[in-house]
Amino acid sequence: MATTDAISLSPKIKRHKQYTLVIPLDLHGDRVLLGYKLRGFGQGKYNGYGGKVEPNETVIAAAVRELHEESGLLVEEPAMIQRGVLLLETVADDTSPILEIHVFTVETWEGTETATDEMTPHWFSLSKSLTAPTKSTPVSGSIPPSFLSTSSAAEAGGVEESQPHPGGPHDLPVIPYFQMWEESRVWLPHLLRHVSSSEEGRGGVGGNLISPEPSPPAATAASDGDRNETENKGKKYFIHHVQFIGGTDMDAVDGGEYSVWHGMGPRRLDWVDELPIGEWEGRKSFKTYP
Ligand SMILES: Nc1nc2c([nH]c(=O)n2[C@H]2C[C@H](O)[C@@H](COP(=O)(O)OP(=O)(O)OP(=O)(O)O)O2)c(=O)[nH]1
Repeated sequence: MATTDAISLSPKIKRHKQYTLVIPLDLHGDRVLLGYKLRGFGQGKYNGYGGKVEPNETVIAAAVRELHEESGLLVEEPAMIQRGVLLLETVADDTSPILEIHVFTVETWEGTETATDEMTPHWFSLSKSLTAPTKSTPVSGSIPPSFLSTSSAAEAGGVEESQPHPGGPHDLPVIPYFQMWEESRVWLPHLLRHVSSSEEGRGGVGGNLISPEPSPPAATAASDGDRNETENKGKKYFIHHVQFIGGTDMDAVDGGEYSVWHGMGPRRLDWVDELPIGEWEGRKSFKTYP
């Protein structure tokens, strides 16, 4: 259920440009893998793994391909767990397409996360990253080299055998939300809470490593489009529609200052049973799964 109504869809038909974004989760180890982008668009930010969907490629095939190219992790298509869609729109520019970014998690894979010339892999604590960051949230300005995950995790067959951080998963840092794309601070904590609470119900997630679902601070909850989380229990997918009013301020990322929110305008986060088809503007919407 959406609770932010400030957003209204543009009456114009806009093209959608499709991307994928995959977040590997080691639930038993209470860990989330993100890549630090070394070059190109998004350089200097942490993000999941993904890229453009090529012509004549399905979204899931693209997700599998990009994850492998950028992280070395290999998954079969059925292991991709579809979680939701980001719709990122630059309202000031009628000609630029809406970015339609399909978000997946994976929980099993083959291979070991490796650094590529595009991304370096970093593990973060899942249970410590469930709360939306606020001004007072400590910022991980730089990630200590000890958290650089260059080897160690899974040899073919899984992550259980890995011992990448001798002090255990609780030594891992909080996700550095202020070094990510700004809208990630809204949807990613929601997604992690969603995964954690559903896994907890099944007795999973690191053998009770996940603490009870935290309430986001009031100021954040009131503005992130999803105040009423209990009403969304059981819904499978999220849709996060964001209208950027000034473009992304790439220069504001460093230091985690609040000014990094600059550019993000009205936004709305819905949890839904099914991803709708044709409800959003654009010719291609959500329907390129096999
Ligand atoms: N969370 C979030 N993710 C974004 C935003 N913009 C954006 O491109 N991404 C994601 C989508 C993709 O996963 C990734 C960008 O992919 P990319 O430009 O590297 O695509 P690619 O690998 O096909 O590109 P290339 O190497 O061929 O140049 O970043 C954003 O504003 N927020």
